[in-house]
Amino acid sequence: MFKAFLIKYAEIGIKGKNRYLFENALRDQIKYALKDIDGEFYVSKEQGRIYIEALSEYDYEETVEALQRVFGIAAICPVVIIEDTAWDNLVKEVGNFVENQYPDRNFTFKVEAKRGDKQYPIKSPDICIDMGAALLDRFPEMKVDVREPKVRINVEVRHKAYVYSMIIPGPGGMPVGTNGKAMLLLSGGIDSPVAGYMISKRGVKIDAVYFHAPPYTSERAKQKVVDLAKLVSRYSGPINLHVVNFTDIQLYIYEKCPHDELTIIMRRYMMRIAQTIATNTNCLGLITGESIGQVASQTMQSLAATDAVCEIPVYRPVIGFDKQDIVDIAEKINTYETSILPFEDCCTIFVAKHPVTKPNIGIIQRSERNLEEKIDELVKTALDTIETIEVK
Ligand SMILES: Nc1ncnc2c1ncn2[C@@H]1O[C@H](COP(=O)(O)OP(=O)(O)OP(=O)(O)O)[C@@H](O)[C@H]1O
Repeated sequence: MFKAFLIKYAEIGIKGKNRYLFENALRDQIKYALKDIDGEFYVSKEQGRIYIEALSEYDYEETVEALQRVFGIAAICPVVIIEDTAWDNLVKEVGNFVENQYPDRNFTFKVEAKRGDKQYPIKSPDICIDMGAALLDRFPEMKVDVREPKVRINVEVRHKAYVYSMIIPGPGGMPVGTNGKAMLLLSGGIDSPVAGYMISKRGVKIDAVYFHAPPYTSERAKQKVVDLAKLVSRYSGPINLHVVNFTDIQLYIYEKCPHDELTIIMRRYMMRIAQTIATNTNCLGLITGESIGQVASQTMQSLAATDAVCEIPVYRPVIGFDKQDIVDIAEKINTYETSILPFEDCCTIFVAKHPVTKPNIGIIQRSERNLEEKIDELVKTALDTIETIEVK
């Protein structure tokens, strides 16, 4: 069993002077991803590489799976570390590596070497040639093919040597936390958890806000959203989930505004409240799971009407996706089964039979004037009574 992994990074290698920030964020995310694995690990960074060493017994499959959720990782290479890099020892240990990893050695191979330690007396091309020859001596059944080898034996010589031949793809993207923070409007549906996953893949840390309307929406509906946040946090890292009690605002809108405008006016208040929480918590934008034309409230006109109340950008990562594309990602990240649990959402409870699908902002603003008497106070109460849950 491998006692260590070499981690190759994706785009972050090219970030110039800020590179250390990216490497540190990646190292932190790796530590976070490994925290629930049974086993002890030491994560270090060195010369454009991150290494993970197992300090105890651990579950290999579970560890690789956890690492495959860390954005910024391009490849995970289970590696054997050789402390003594003296040539004879290196030859012996690389041979042992091949013997242990490949009981059947009827394959073509190539040695690929990298000399990170420029003091090492043998240059990279010579390591390739001499190591290849030594392996052929020890295992005559193997054959060299430098163009299309079946097995590439990578040897990196730094102050220790590292040998690996397996390259497991990582998720790509950028380490969470390297591109600011945004506030996800997280409902219990399929789309918003996917939107949160996608934006965090670009390095954005996320917090979330959920609007519930007790007693019209149940504790179980709220728990479903907490569960979804937990599933997303396996990729995004910890999420502060702000639960806003929206009941009185919804009832007031229901009382004072035309019912065919309920959805859009309610959405505009959700955005206003989410924006206030976002700016109070240093978030640089809002994220929703909207996709053009998916439902009546997601026409270009409706999206414009909700955007009109926002002073910070609204990001909609799934805007151009078909439902099936979103479902495919939801299945991949394991949120789908939870999202389809049939609990009520506050948006579906106070909904008109025939909602406006192409709202005119002027008309909507006029209707909102009916709310002037009490709405500020109700919004303030909603903000003052937020329950914040740290989901991780
Ligand atoms: N109760 C809620 N709390 C927080 N955000 C919400 C809530 N309801 C809707 N949203 C936000 O508004 C977006 C659009 O909601 P809507 O109900 O129209 O669409 P949806 O296609 O069902 O989305 P989802 O599948 O994410 O629920 C959601 O993706 C989400 O970002």
